[in-house]
Amino acid sequence: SIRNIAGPPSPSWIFGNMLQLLLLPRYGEYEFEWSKVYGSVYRIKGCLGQNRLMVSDPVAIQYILNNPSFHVSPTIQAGMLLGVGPRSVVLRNGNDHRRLRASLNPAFTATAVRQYKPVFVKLARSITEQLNSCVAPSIDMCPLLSDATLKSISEVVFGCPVEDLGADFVEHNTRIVHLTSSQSAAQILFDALAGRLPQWLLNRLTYLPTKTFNALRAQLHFANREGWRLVREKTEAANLGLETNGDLYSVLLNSTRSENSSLREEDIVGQTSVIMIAGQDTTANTLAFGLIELAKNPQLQDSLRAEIHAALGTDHDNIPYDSMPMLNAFIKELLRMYPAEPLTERVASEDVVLPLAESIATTAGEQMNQIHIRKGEILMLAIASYQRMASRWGNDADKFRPTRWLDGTVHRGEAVGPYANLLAFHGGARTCLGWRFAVFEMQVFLCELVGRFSFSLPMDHFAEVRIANTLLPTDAQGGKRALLCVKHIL
Ligand code: HEM
Repeated sequence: SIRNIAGPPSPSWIFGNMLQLLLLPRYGEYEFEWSKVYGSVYRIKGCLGQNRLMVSDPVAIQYILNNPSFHVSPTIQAGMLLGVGPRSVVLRNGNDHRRLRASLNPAFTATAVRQYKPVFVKLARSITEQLNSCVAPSIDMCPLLSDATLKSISEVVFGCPVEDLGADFVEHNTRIVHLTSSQSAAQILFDALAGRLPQWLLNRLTYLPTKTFNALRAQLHFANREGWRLVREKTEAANLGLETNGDLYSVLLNSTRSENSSLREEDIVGQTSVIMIAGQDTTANTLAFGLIELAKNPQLQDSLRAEIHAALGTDHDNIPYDSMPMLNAFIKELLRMYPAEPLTERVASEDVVLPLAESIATTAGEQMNQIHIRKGEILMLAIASYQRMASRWGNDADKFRPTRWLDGTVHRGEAVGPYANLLAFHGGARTCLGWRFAVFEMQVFLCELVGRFSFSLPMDHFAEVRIANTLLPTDAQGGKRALLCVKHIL
């Protein structure tokens, strides 16, 4: 089994390969090399001598994501229980999860998402206003983007300006974003030790009054408080026959009134925290990486801007977002090179035979086209490595080159993931619910920002890609930052 599969040497018994994987200033420095040497399935060492399987093979990843025998790890479950609550979609399983997804889905279809356009446009323009009033030679785009994506969730999902959610809730949200952007060796070791405890004990541990646990607990408290307030106010408005503003919660509440609906008010309230966390910095950081890439490559920036100006030329209010080849190739390339969750882990809850697209060699030189996974073994889904496979994305897969989506370089095979064969939104039963929301929001924000401003790198430019729960753009000190010179052009 896993022990007989080849993999890189481990530099330490305590940390195994985990620091090389999770604590480098540049994400993937080792991982992307390992996948070239050992292929799409190889063994690494976790903390305290544990064996883990790194998997970027698309057939194996699909199998894992679709198979209920693989669970998220107990530490992640305990963290989610604390921060997003037991009623959130991420913690539901089996039929209950399917029922909730089916009820939430109508608010995330392509048609539903199109209706959120006025809010996306308004918020994109508010970034323009802030950039116009900025006199500094360079500006950190991260807070501006993060603020705008938070506001879009508040307006589109909850139907109210973010200020109405209460200063304490918004302040805590900022703290959570900050806390989840940090990573340390102690944290990696703590997760490994905690992962050996039974789930019930882990859940109890989260009652300890640490800074992180307190912040997560408070976040969930505020989310529940605000979620119930919104539901009460919307129900009262509906009873008075007042029109709602088409926000996602109103649409969902409306559907609870239909006779055969299985959606309940507590189901809706239970999504408040998860939607805020899942939809804010995932999208904001992807956009920040996009602006950095454009600043690095003026030619690419010019060609994207030319397409945007041509589209604006016809009708400012009806930009044909889906018919803009360069814009969409750019977004696909962003999600390919900077998947918000580049690495995730799953634990086998029973013995499973894992199928592979390509056979691998054992340390004894035997070829295997399937792997016997034992109950309790940990698999790391190497999403970012899959998205750099030369066989899928071309020999220059390590390079940011959006035109690969237009010139036939990208391999068009079986569908993996919901969008462009990418796994940035994962796939299977727990595919990102908000992927269409995110893609449309990015289309609108990019058209506004790249159409109106040119972006360049400051003289003392230093941008890296670090992992801390999600991928972050960072400065020389490892802080989350996307410092750019911004010039108004339109
Ligand atoms: C670029 C932006 C985004 C990326 C890359 C992204 C990625 C992901 C990924 C990888 C997952 C699966 C997590 C796991 O199972 O470990 C996920 C789940 C989820 N995402 Fe997103 N996401 C993005 C934006 C959004 C937005 C804007 C929303 C909502 C407005 C959203 C809502 C959700 C929800 C509710 C889930 C949980 C689904 C379930 O467990 O059934 N996401 N997302």
